[in-house]
Amino acid sequence: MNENVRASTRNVAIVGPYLSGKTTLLESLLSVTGAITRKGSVRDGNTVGDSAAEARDRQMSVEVSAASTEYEGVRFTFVDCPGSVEFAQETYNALMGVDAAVVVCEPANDNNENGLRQKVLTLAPLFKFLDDWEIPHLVFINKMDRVSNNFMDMLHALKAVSKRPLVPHQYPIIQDEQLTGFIDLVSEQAYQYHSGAPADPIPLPASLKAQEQAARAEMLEELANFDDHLLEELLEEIEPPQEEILQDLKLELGADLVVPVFCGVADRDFGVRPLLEALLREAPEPQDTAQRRGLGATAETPIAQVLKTYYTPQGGKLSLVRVWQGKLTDGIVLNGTRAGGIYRLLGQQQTSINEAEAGEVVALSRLDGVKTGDTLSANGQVKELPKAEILKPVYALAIAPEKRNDEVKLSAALTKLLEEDPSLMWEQHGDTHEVILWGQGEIHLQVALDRLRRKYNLPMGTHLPQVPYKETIRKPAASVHGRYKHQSGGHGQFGDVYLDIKPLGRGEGFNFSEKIVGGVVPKQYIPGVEVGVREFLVHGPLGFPVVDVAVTLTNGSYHTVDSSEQAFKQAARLAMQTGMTQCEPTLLEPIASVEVNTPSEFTSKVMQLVSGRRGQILGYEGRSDWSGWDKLTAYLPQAEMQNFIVELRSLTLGVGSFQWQYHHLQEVPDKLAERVLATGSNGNGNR
Ligand SMILES: Nc1nc2c(ncn2[C@@H]2O[C@H](COP(=O)(O)OP(=O)(O)OP(=O)(O)O)[C@@H](O)[C@H]2O)c(=O)[nH]1
Repeated sequence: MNENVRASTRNVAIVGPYLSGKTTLLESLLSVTGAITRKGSVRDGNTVGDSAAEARDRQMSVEVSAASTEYEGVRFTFVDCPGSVEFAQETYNALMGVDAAVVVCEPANDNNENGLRQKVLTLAPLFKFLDDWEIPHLVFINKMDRVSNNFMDMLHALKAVSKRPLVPHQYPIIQDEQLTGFIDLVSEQAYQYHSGAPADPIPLPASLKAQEQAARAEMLEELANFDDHLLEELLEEIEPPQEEILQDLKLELGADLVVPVFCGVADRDFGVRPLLEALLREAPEPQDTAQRRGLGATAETPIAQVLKTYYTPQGGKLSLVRVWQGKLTDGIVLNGTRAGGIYRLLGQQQTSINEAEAGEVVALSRLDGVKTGDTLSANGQVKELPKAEILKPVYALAIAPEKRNDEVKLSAALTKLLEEDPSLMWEQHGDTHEVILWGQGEIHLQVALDRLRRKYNLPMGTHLPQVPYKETIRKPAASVHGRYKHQSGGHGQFGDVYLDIKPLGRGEGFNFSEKIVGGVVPKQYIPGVEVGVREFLVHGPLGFPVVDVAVTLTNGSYHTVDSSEQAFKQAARLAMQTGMTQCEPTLLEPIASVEVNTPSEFTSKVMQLVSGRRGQILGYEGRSDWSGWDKLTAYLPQAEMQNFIVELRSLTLGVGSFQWQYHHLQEVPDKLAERVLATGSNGNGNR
């Protein structure tokens, strides 16, 4: 029975670049399968896919949204993914749990080489992910109502960003610049579209015969590359039977060897049924996906993986999971936590069910402590399933609750936000004490801030984070004197020290030593001297933590009654105060080592961007694992990183990305240091 249930399920992610029509396609799929009776629109904010308030406000998807429906007795669970690069983590997490993905894209407006290239480049990172993880996928070229026929041009252009060959499955029929139907290249049957009704078979238009044959030949040749029998038939000019072509499409799509391409107009339901048919007949079944992942199709131990975590506006927690193996039953305990309930989703609508079979994508409630990406099992001891790499944060804002008493609530709310979205991060900076929220871009953080306000009643103020400058010294100072003498009735206070202060090499930190001879500073007071020095160095003469300095206690004196560790601490601070100003204090800034990934055609522009931001380019090379892409390495001052991702994306059609990590401290150039010290700003938006 298990087998049957699994075989009658398909889990399909709807992915693609920003605004290509994914949510609209989902709405259409749900409408033609009868899951919804009235189609919503993105503009009216009433779609199933964009039901979260944050998505409606922006008319864009900001998180994945799952919706189950039925078609021809098969349960389809579609996962509508956001297209914006800033929410790519959502898409990647969801893709780990589906059987196939539909890549929705638009044809190019300019049907010239440049226009096509630009259009397909926006798909490159997504295709790379699908190719790397071998996730079977098909392409739906949407918005075919907008431009005249460039279906095959678009398909050919897409080959530049796909490792797998693209195979036309349909050929569009365009009359008077309007898409009116399509030809199925397997059956060579033409169809005419009708709004709100299935397409009708029509005779194949004679004017399209030649193009149709060329497209069909292209499909067959690509399929034959993986099927010797078909190849022989083609060589011997034998017409292959339709069943054989369909069988090849199924096998080769299922093994992620080819990418079939469809077209349509999602907001008029054109091309949506043929797409569903293909998903029904050609997309891999859940047990095949499980087997390819090395999971037992018939094994009983329940194993599931969390694809997405939601905290609902009512405060409940829902974990969207893919059941890989076994059966989830009501009240099941997974990783030590009892699930509150099992639900099928239709956007924000939940339908309670008693159990979920292997192969299904369902939501579980109240799995406290469980995060997106986690592997769940009854004993909590199975091997972690592979999960999408967590994107490193590239954009930061300092945040503070508008109401002071909310500080305690904030960390609990941030923890929940991070459970929902692992590409967010937060920290309380050790030097600046600011709470920094890190993420993938401006909109990503704005959405997180909206959630804090809406769901957790935590309105937040934001500002650009301070650059964690430090300071050091350029020159030594010898025998700087500090004497602390205080008489206030009773016991006095007396400490007296001489210190040598010396600059250390970059990165050497702080060093304290002593060369006291003859007990002029008794042993028990020396720790007090070190504490005094350290405390002083927290705020150097320029106002920043001091690093790369060596201090040696060389001499001093004491008083048998009035001396104490405390007095020596004060004496050391006084000596440091006098001494450090003689040492030419100088400002240091953090430098990050960055690795930028960009399509090669933008590499020179990216180099200009990096140099224009005081970056030091270390080199660049073509990526061995990504044809047409370069990896550029550089050192970049952290003070210049605030909007770096924004500019990088605007130079690279949104696809350039970078990773960074702190690398070293470096002296701020004198002129800039003057500006930072005088105005608290480097003139680049950062403080
Ligand atoms: N002309 C035309 N417009 C369409 C079609 N499909 C969608 N749109 C419009 O394209 C815009 C974006 O549609 P969405 O469905 O929100 O796109 P999306 O890919 O889900 O967007 P994100 O998830 O935010 O990336 C909306 O204004 C839709 O009405 C289509 O087939 N033809």
